[in-house]
Amino acid sequence: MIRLEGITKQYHTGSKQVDALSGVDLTVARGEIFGVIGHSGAGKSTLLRSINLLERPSGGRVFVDGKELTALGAKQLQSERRRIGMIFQHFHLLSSATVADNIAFPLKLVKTPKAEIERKVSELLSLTGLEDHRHKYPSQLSGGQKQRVGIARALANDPQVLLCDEATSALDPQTTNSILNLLLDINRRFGLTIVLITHEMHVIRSICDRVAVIHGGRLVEQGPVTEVFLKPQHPVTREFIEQVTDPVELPSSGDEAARLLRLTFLGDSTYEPILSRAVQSTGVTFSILQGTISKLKDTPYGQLVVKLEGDGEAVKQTIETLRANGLDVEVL
Ligand SMILES: Nc1ncnc2c1ncn2[C@@H]1O[C@H](COP(=O)(O)OP(=O)(O)OP(=O)(O)O)[C@@H](O)[C@H]1O
Repeated sequence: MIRLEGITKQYHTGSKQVDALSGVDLTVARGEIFGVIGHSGAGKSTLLRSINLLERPSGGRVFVDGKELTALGAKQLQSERRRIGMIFQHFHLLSSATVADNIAFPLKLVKTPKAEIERKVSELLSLTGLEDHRHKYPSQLSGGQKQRVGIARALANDPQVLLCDEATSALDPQTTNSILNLLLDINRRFGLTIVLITHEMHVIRSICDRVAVIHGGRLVEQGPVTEVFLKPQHPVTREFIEQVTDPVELPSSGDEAARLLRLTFLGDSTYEPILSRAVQSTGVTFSILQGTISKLKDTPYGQLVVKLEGDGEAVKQTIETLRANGLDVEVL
């Protein structure tokens, strides 16, 4: 659905050049929720805004739904952009217009007939749970309600893609979750492709299918959230994951460390007594040093750090049994 090829972006301020993006290649499949996570200044906004050419890349090509946007003239680009909705951290609503008029705005721009605007606005108010706020002004709304207006407005022209620029960063945790659930609901109902940028791992873990980690204008890691979250490769990815997990204090003795394991359960195996069955057959004992059971979007997962005690052969056999039962076993 979206393909970025070799995207670069340089900004020039005075005699200084900033390489905001360097050789970014990215593919987002139709209907998926793709997250880009990175620290402040990493290049997230520049990357997101490159997709609809709000920020024109210095080099590289952008394709959306098979069309190369970077090759289009101004008029064609304007029409293709209507198929790409966008929402913002600070909402960008028209303060002098009511909720209904804010949502109607993009429809009026393309001269939609009045009756059709009425119908569409009512549908979007209902979809975003704003029916009771139709005649209010943005100043009379909470942050979460303002973002709902932003989402309704972004959907007015039935886009195929929704770009979310730190859409929940100005919201409290509970409101963040309600907005994330709304995005997930829209994605599922309409098959809308969503690309979001964030600095919060919680956002990625809650709704994204795949994730890319951006650092210094480069994508340093990308893949399915389950893979990147459970097996992070890059130090920056690990930092982000520590936002939502506790780092483990490992005992330092070399002898003990040889029997420390990190076990990862994914999907149905999360709820099965695989560890206790494995030690029953080998006579090895175990103590749990750390444990988590949670969900990555809809996929349950568990991670345990355990210390195994027993003779070398029995420990080895236990590890083999755990692996044979589908667990990922990392010897720490
Ligand atoms: N218009 C501009 N002129 C000059 N430099 C810019 C401009 N916009 C962004 N930059 C620089 O490009 C780099 C990437 O900025 P960008 O806004 O994409 O990062 P970000 O990851 O979105 O950061 P944040 O989370 O703080 O918004 C930064 O070094 C930033 O200072």
